[in-house]
Amino acid sequence: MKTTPRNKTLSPTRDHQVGLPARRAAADLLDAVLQKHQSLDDVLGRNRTGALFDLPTRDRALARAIVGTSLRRKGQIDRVLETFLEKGLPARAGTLYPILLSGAAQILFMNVPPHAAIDLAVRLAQWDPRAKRYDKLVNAVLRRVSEKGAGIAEALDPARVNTPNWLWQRWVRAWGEDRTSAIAETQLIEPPLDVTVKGDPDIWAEKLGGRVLPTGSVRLIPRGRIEELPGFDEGAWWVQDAAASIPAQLLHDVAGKRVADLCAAPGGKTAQLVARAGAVTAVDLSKNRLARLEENLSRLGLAAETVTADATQWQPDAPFDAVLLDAPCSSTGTIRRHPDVPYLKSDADIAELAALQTRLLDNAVRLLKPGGTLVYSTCSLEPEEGEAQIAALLARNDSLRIEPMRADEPFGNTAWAQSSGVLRTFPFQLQLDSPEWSGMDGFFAARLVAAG
Ligand SMILES: C[S@@+](CC[C@H](N)C(=O)[O-])C[C@H]1O[C@@H](n2cnc3c(N)ncnc32)[C@H](O)[C@@H]1O
Repeated sequence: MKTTPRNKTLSPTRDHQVGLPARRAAADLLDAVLQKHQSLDDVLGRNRTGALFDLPTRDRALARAIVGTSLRRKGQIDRVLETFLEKGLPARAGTLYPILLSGAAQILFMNVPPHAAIDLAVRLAQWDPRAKRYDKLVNAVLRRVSEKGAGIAEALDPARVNTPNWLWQRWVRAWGEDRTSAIAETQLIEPPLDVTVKGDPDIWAEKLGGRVLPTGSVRLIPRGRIEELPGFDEGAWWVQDAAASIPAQLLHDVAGKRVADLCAAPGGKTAQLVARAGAVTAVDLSKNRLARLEENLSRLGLAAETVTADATQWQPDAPFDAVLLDAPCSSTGTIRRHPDVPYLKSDADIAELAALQTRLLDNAVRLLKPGGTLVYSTCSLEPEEGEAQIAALLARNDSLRIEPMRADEPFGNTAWAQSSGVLRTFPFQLQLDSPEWSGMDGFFAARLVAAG
């Protein structure tokens, strides 16, 4: 029988087949994060030619949306699944859990018709040799999710249950219950895209359909692939959260100065410093990440000296006028953008990272000329990686002093500047007129000056 385009698009079988690769990619990515403890960035970076990258743009966007929703709503979904999995999750069942999690995410939070989500989840189970004996379980559990799951999910406090206990307890200790709830609420929402522009932000805001933020960044809600937006190929801008653009701006007058950018890759802050005519040496431990920095700078038409070295020990021939140390950290300030972080990091990682940051800071201080300026930053909400690092550095080093934020530096947002002179941002700040346009990464930054 001849099918018309109209009944073609209505055919459930065809729609299900069309949706299968996106669902498979989503389940594989969730398996990588939750069962193999790999970061999404690592998996996606490594598999540039793999499952997700071979998908058409529409399917790739769908796979990303399913992964994002599954991780952002994991606490609620787990409670729903637990209610219907009478004997718990079977062990050694391959991708069974990612299939159930992503299937329930689509039914409960993405308005996917339940019959489509269930049918595709059953097919995914049948495709995985270790999950296939549970295909009937997938069908039964997801049916119950579609019948009764919404009521269970809605009765829970989403900010609380979708934040793992270890993070919730840390943030309540550091910032109190109200701010913790506000942080957790912003993490439920897909953030907008912020870019830093080489030229005039107003011009690019117009071309990109975005808005200029107080930090000078342009904020937009992208449709389609970032690489296809105007200005990408010509290197007019680069992706950088508004908060992440602040630390490099705290180094004034870099034109013609020798600046060391420690822990520099993939180079967002290097690009800012070079664009302001600094003579920048970008140092990173990872050769691969430094190669990405070079690629990024080359797209932007910018150049810096690059050095592959361990910045806890690196000793250049001559000292620097300014040093930026954007240290490796737990990244708990970036969970809006990286919803895998809560499931990859732990208290033990934070202690280990804090010890590394201390060694990096000590070496960074050794690289400064007398009178030179050091900016230290992390995209973490943990005081051990921010406020406490700087307090301890000052206590063991009496030749350094904090140079406090100037009145214009928190960009009119006085709440960002702390009384001690350092800068602290939270994900619930930078509110525009709707949640989709609001928020910023949680960042810490301090500027210190060496005795002259
Ligand atoms: C937070 S990222 C830096 C982001 C970068 N500053 C930017 O703005 O694009 C941290 C970087 O530190 C690097 N790193 C980790 N340990 C290091 C070490 N001991 N010495 C130098 N770089 C290190 C990592 O390879 C990673 O690229």
